[in-house]
Amino acid sequence: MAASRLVGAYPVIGIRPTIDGRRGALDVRGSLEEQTMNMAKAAAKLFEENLRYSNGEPVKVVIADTTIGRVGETAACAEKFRREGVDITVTVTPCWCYGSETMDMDPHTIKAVWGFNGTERPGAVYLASVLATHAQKGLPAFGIYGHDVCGADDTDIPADVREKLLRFGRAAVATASMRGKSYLQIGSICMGIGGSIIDSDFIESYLGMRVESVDEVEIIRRMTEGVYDQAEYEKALAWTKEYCKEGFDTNPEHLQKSREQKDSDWEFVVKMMVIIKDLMNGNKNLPEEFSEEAIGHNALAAGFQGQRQWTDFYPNCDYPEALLNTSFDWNGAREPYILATENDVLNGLGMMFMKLLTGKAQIFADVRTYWSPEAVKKATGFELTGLAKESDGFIHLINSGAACLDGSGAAKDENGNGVIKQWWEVTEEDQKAIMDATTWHYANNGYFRGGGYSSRFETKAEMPVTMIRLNLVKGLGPVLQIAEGWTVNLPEEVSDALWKRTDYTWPCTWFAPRITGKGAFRSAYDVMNNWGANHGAISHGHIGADVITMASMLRIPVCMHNVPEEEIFRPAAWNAFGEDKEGQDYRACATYGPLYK
Ligand SMILES: C[C@H](O)[C@@H](O)[C@@H](O)C(=O)CO
Ligand SMILES: [Mn+2]
Repeated sequence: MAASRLVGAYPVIGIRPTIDGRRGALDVRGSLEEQTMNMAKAAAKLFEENLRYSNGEPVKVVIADTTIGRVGETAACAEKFRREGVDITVTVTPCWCYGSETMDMDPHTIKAVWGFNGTERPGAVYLASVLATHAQKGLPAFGIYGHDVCGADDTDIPADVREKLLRFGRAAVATASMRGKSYLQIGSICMGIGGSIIDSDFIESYLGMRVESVDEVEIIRRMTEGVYDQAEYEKALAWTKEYCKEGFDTNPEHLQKSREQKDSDWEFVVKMMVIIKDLMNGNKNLPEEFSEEAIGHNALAAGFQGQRQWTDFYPNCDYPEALLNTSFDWNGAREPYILATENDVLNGLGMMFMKLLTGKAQIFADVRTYWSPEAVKKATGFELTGLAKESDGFIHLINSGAACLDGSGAAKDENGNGVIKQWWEVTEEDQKAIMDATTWHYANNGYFRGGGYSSRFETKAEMPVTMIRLNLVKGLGPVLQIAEGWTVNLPEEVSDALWKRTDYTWPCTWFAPRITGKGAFRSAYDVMNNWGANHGAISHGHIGADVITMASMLRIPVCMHNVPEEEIFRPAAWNAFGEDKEGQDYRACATYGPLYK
């Protein structure tokens, strides 16, 4: 697997097999040692086989050297976990244990407890007891209790327990992966977009990340002084000439650039991409004299200002944004970068959350236009059917640049369905199909006087997707919105007619949110009308429940979602804040506050 591009270890999961410490004639502990350690081994195997870091490597899991019956063993386990870089702990037990003596009291770990539902020994009673103690001590933990009683010798993990362990694991690894990494801002506030007004305190205290900032002149300096890997640049340019097919130029004839100027723009934007890569993650292949630049900014995500000043003068950043967000480039499949356009740091963070949860490339889009069935009929004569009809219309998602090319849905699963794959599953065939589904159009001179090339594709597959938005509200703090739904594959003539009414040379996705009939999900119109900003981050898959679990770990309340209530999994202490799932979330997040305050 690819090595990490970033400095800073990936989070390790520590399993804590916890046990009743009583010996004596009946040796309670002795009778439970094997079952307890087997639970730990089963949980470790589940994580190792199903969880991966964003770089594609299996998640590292360690188990305490012994079962944990008394506080001395608790301390020994904590010491081992400290040495191993454990950020996440899962305590497992089939029996009664002594909660405050055996619980994980490290204030910085993300915690879960699995109490085996077997009636021979009171594992569930310990679970309830230690979760109460976690709540009393302000160390909220996730509680996992299987629905059905299992036999004491059952070593299989029940399906509902498996689902919760994996949801917890994905969200905890995503949350802890951010610790110590950077968000790189290239340029500054973009066209007055609030999301591009970076809030370092939020990024530091909620995400545990650092903000790095670079003026865009650095890109020009590096181009001018040759601070880039010449061989890499030439390889990238050759690949680009072969696979990035130019499409129609919609600019008026008198504004269209010459072939020489267009070729010069290709060279410029390819150079921009290799330089932005280096800015984000460094590059040991840079010429010796550039040892400082070789270090990079250790950025897990970044944003580029683009509009306006840069794009009024230089070729735009659409090519670097599109390809860096994609699952591959001239070097083949590789971990997608997160590069937000318009320097919308809040949307970039949303993309980052979901890439860390899924290992998939992400789409950045304007939440541009709600199309009602009536408006579509009036504009095209077409009667909506299927998902678009069920959602009472659909939303046009379109923004130049930072939509991953995977968003066309040109990669196919084993059944021939269009998907966005985990990047390590993307084949050469997928890469070719995705590039064939994309054309590159000279930049709209109205918005991008400096030129450049915009990627263009239409999401032609009907795919499950999740759109989220991270918003900052003064006096409240961060909130998250989540809309699960599907991409809609409209008949070509219908899509064309609607697309032509706006930016016809940009990536285009038609989105039908799942409608619940309630609140902001009464119709697709209500989703748009309640959306908190101009942009959304879109991931393949219905991952809203994972986002909700991750948000609770980050202490970010969810203000809007259409995830079925039974899928909501948050720390057990949330139940103490009331029965209504939304209100308890707000109250709990306000009480616990940011992880790194
Ligand atoms: C029209 C502006 O130049 C575009 O940037 C606009 O479509 C946006 O994406 C604003 O978020
Ligand atoms: Mn936009």
